[in-house]
Order: sequence, then structure tokens, then C-alpha cells
Amino acid sequence: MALEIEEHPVESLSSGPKLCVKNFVWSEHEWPLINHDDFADGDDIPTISLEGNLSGKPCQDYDKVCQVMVTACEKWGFFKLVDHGVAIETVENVKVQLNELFDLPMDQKLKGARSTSLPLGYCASNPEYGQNLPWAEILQLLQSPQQVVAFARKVFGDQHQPFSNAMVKYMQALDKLGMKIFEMLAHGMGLPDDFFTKNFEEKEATMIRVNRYPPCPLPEKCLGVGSHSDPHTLTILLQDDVGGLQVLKSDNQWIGIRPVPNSFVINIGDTLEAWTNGRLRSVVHRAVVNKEKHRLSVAYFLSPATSAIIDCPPQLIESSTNLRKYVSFTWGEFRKELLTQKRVVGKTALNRYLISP
Ligand SMILES: O=C(O)CCC(=O)C(=O)O
Ligand SMILES: [Fe+2]
Repeated sequence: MALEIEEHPVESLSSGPKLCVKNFVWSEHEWPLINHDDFADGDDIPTISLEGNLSGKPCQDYDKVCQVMVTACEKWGFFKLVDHGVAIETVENVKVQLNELFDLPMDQKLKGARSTSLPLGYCASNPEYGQNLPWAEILQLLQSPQQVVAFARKVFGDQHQPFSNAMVKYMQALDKLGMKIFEMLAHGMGLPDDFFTKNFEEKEATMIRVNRYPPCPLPEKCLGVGSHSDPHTLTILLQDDVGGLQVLKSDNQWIGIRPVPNSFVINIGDTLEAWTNGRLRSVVHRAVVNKEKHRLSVAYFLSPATSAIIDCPPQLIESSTNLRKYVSFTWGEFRKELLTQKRVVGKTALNRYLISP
């Protein structure tokens, strides 16, 4: 039976040669043992509310909320954010527009296909992944209104405005939220509030990655996104109500992250881990797929200016047990690497900056 399924054609993910299910089967050690909707009650990442802390004058418990956020990032590298101040319409609108895009016929989506040299644009299945093809359609764009419009024009022609406007509005709202989170993390670690944000004046290096996972006949052997950590600084992830995000705990067990309405999942990327000398952790995660439902997730990867120097402040290197782990590097040089290489497993991209013992 399983073998029969493996011969089925996969129309929804075949942008070039016709692929069948077996092309998407992962190496056995990667097969997920828990389903997309397995959530262990009481074993989930923390939830943090920004209520009262979004306007100019923070409320009384501001210090405490900042510390809770830092603790979540030290322990889990992940938290859910509610009462985040991004308007529901902005979020709902971007979800509708993105689902409509992915529902288009393949020919039309391919008008905005990514080029072989840069991973920006639409892609249905990326043969560069070799054996382990992700069960996903992916759209990657830089946080640049011009680029969003250029992509949308290729796909929708003159009718591009609803898509372009929704994306630009969403990105601007997330940028603002990202700066708030950075301020709170800096505050919670006893650094000047603008320690991170002053490096983010140039916005256009930030990238958005949209994943849409079609229903999968063999979810026990396939993955939407394999285990990885995010290379950037901070990720603001929007997921719909289907479920599929799983995080690797320090005891090497996977847990499912239960979707919460009107929330974002926030996680630390490799660059912020290096910037804080490992205090904030960049944690491995993956997305599993399911038999019945499409799932949409939108990852917003915040990136500093090209010239930003990623250098851990002395305040975070306090003792002889916590020596400096990375040499300083500029975001620009690291980013160049990221744009040219295919997705790496683990934190190998940053290893070049590790100070060897
Ligand atoms: O789909 C998800 O929940 C996770 C996506 C993700 O981790 C990524 O795109 O980096
Ligand atoms: Fe990720």
C-alpha cells in the first residue's frame, strides 16, 4: 500500500519534471514520529503578552515582561506572542492574498519563479535539496516594496495591487513589532534599549519566506521543512490553525507547537545567538505535513543593515566560564554566504566565525 502511494504523481509540487511521492520521501532517521496535531498539554513554549507595553509609556511590569522574554529565549529560543498590536485585518488579509497566490495554476505562479542564482521568488520544489525534497511551495522575497511589486506584477499583471498592498502593509507592521521585541530583549539583558535596533535602520535585507504545504498522502515519511535553525537574527512566524511546527527540546525530544489564534511564534536565529554569545538560543525546528489540509506559514526573518557589526557586548561575557565564542563579523559578509548556499542543517553557516578552543 505504502509503495503504491509512493508511485502517485504530485501535481501540486511539480513545476518542471513530473514528480511522484517517492521523490519526497526523506531519509529514515528524519521521519517524524509525532503528527502535525500532537500537542502535549503543559509541554509547549511560553506565551507572552505585550498588553500595556506597546504605547510610548510602558506599564509597571515592563521590566518583568522583558525578563520573562529573555528567559524564554535562554531556555527555549522560542515563545508565542499575543496582544502584539498588529491589526487582525493586516494579518488576515495577507493570509487570504497568499493562499490565493498559491491556488493559482502552476504556469501563472512560475511567472514569478526564483532564478537559479538568487533564492528570491516562487519555487515549488527545489531539486537542490537533493534527496530530501520539502513537501512545500515556497515564496521568498526581500522586505522591499519595489521587489514585492515587481514580483506581483509578473504574476498578476495590472491586477497586482491587492497582493502588493497586503504584503507591504504586513511587512511594515512586522518590522515595527520586531523592533519592539529587540528593545525588550536588550532591556531584559541590561543592555541599552537601542543596542540592537540602531543596527536596523536599513530595512531591505530582511526577508520573508512563505511556506504552503499541500495535503500529503504520506506524512509519516515526508517533511514540509526539515530540521534547521534560522540563520538570521529574529524570526516572526505566522502560522494558521492547522498545526505542524515542531521544536527540538534540549532533551532531544520533538514537541508540537499548538497554534493560538491571533498570535505569532517568535524565535531566535543563529546571528542573534552569536551576537549574545550564546545567551539567547537559536533552536532547531521543523514543519511536518498532514493528509487532509493545506497549511500556510509565513516566516519574517529580521536582518540588520549590511554594515552592522555582529559583536557580542562585553556585558554578556562576564566570566571565565563564558568566553567569547565568535569573532565579530558584518551582517553583509554573512548574508552573502546565505544567499549563495542552499539551506544548511544546524548552524554550520556560522561556524566560520567560531573561535576555536
Ligand atoms: O512552517 C513552519 O511552521 C516553520 C517554517 C520555518 O521554520 C521556516 O520557514 O524557517
Ligand atoms: Fe525556521
